[in-house]
Amino acid sequence: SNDSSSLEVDVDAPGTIISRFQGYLTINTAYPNPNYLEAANFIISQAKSVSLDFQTIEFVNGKHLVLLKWPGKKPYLPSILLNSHTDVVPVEPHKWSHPPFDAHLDPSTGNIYARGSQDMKCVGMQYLEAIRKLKASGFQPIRNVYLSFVPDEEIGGHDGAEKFADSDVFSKMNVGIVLDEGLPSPDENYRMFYAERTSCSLIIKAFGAPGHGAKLYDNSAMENLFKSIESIRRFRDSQFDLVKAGLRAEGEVTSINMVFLKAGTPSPSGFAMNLQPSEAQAGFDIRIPPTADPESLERRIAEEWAPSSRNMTFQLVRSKKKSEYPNLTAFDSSNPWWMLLQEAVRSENGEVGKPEIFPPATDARYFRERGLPAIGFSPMSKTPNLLHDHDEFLNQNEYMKGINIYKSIIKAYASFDEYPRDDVSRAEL
Ligand SMILES: CSCC[C@H](NC=O)C(=O)O
Ligand SMILES: [Zn+2]
Ligand SMILES: [Zn+2]
Repeated sequence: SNDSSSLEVDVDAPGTIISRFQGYLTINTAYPNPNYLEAANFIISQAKSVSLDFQTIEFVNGKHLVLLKWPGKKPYLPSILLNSHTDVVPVEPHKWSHPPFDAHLDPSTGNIYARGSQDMKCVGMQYLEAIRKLKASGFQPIRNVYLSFVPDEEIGGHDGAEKFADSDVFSKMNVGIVLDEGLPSPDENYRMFYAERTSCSLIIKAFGAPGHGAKLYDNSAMENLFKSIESIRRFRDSQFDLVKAGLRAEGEVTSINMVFLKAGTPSPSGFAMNLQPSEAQAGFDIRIPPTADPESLERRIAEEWAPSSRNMTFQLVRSKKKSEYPNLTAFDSSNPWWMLLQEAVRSENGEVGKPEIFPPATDARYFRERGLPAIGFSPMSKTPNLLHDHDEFLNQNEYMKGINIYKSIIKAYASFDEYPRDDVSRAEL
């Protein structure tokens, strides 16, 4: 090849597509100091190369939200919002096989190792790559297609998607359907989520008489706390057993996991070893399915897990519902978006799993709270779930397949020329 052609980069070559994904993955957007500015600049450079309109919004200083737009031919129709978060959870780099922000591609397997490779920089880039391909094919959307790259999801989304969903910018977008993140599946299926569990945090504290480390006595803080922990573990087992027996899906049971334990009397060498402390506490992450009754959990805590009769107190923090809209998105023929997504996956020879409740939380709840349908979907089949784990990876072939799936989804959504019933009933409310 001559000099001029060797200088040109083929933007559509698979290697180039993977390099762009790696480019996004190498930006360290982990807490405590996510580099949002660099992420925003990267996304804007992508938007420019795909010729999408772009704007950056800082609802909170330093927390950049990038909004892209692909204008449709009938802009009065409700728009499509493709959401993804740019932040990722922290890493323990020395416990990874490859540095978590190097986006190392293992040549023998095709796996790309990076924090965010599954959660969820893959999705953000796949939306863009799908649009790049659709544009190259000459496709023009009927509806406006928006892409939001939001900060803050991993710490609750209050300074990201929550403020965005409450903003005038958002109202003016007239969004009709939101796509947000899902989970990988180790088997052939692609998973689709119509709701998510409510998250709570629980701290229980136990008090009791202090005493000599050598003395056996009842009602110490440690003993009081351990009775609770045993009871909590029995409940945890009962829920987990339902999942293990295949009677319930992951998102259909209440999960409770201990996340910290705190007690002991400090001494110069660590902790005083011959002293039973007068206070002990434990913290738990709790997730409740949308169908469960939160009041009954609260009663259980007051009666069994932190009874005042055992000298215990508790603090339960649960986010309040902000509206009367159901936090469930319809997953039958009443929701054309669900059907279209399913068909699009199948048209790419993908198998679709049962509709599911997302076990953790996502930004989708802020959109559902506004009465909008939101579907959780990340196109990853034959992939172990490594969200928030060491050695998070995505296979390059799976990534490329996901781009084609989004190409089908976006094409179907952006060609859908009806005013779905959902939109009409919302307009009447
Ligand atoms: C409940 S706000 C925190 C959101 C977080 N989302 C992803 O992991 C989660 O813990 O589920
Ligand atoms: Zn996520
Ligand atoms: Zn996450």
